[in-house]
Amino acid sequence: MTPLLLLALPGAEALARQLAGHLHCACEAVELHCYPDGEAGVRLPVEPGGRPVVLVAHLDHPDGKTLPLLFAADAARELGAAGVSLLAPYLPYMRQDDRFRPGEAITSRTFARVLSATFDAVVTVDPHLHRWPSLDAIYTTRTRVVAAAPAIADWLAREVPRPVIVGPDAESEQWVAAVAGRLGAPHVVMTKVRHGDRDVRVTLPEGAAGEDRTPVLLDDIISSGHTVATAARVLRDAGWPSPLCVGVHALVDEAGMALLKEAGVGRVVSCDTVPHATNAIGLAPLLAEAVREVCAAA
Ligand SMILES: O=P(O)(O)OC[C@H]1O[C@H](OP(=O)(O)OP(=O)(O)O)[C@H](O)[C@@H]1O
Repeated sequence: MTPLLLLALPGAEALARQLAGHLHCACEAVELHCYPDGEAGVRLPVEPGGRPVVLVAHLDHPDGKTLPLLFAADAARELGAAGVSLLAPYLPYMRQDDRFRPGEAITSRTFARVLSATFDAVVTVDPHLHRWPSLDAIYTTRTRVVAAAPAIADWLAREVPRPVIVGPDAESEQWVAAVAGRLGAPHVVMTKVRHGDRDVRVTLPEGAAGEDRTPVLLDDIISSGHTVATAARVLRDAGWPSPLCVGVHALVDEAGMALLKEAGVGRVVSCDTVPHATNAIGLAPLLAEAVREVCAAA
């Protein structure tokens, strides 16, 4: 089988190097230039020469990163790549999956159409699937979802004695149940109603018990921090111990982190799908396995 060529977009060099170590393949960094008029210039430092190419990108704050990614993908294809795939551990634009107010764009569908037209395969970690049953509902290219639950459960098994896994809303049950199941720990799922970008109400189910364990608040995305902070306050008001918070994708800024601290969250850890000070759970081995299976054949 022809070895892969990994091409890292700016910011994803460290992840690409780790993957290259697991996959025993070449890894290079895409060169990006910003012209005086604000347009992006993209250069591949090597020609693919018939190798399957995997572009590796951290797609938090995606608007400025997406056009360079598309340019790099086209360049790779034009320069002889035997297939062009994308590894984006965090898949953005999954939350606007409906027209919540009249006239709104359903951005997850448009983003999916653009990536599907560009890449032969897309590999990602726990995409935010709420109203879409799976990525295949909107992505027409081949997709592979890597579950972070095994890595999160392994980390918790090492670091947290007697946990109770707590999800802040109904959608979190998929991750919470998977992690709790692997640990043989109990889990609780709260109810959330969102009233605005930074306004959520969370309630604990009647009779939920966990006061004698270490609560682990687990969610897929921590963005403004309001979901987890509100859930932490609800636990505190119910007399639970200070929770640890685990996010798969940490998008949260310093103000959001301060919010979590004020709400009594003891420690915040995340998977390394987005570079962040809280990264503690590495997914490179799981990602390498998925890339090996999906992208080599793309
Ligand atoms: O840190 P925050 O700014 O609170 O954002 C993070 C929350 O947003 C997402 O759910 P969302 O409320 O969008 O729910 P839905 O898409 O499942 O309705 C995600 O699953 C988190 O719970």
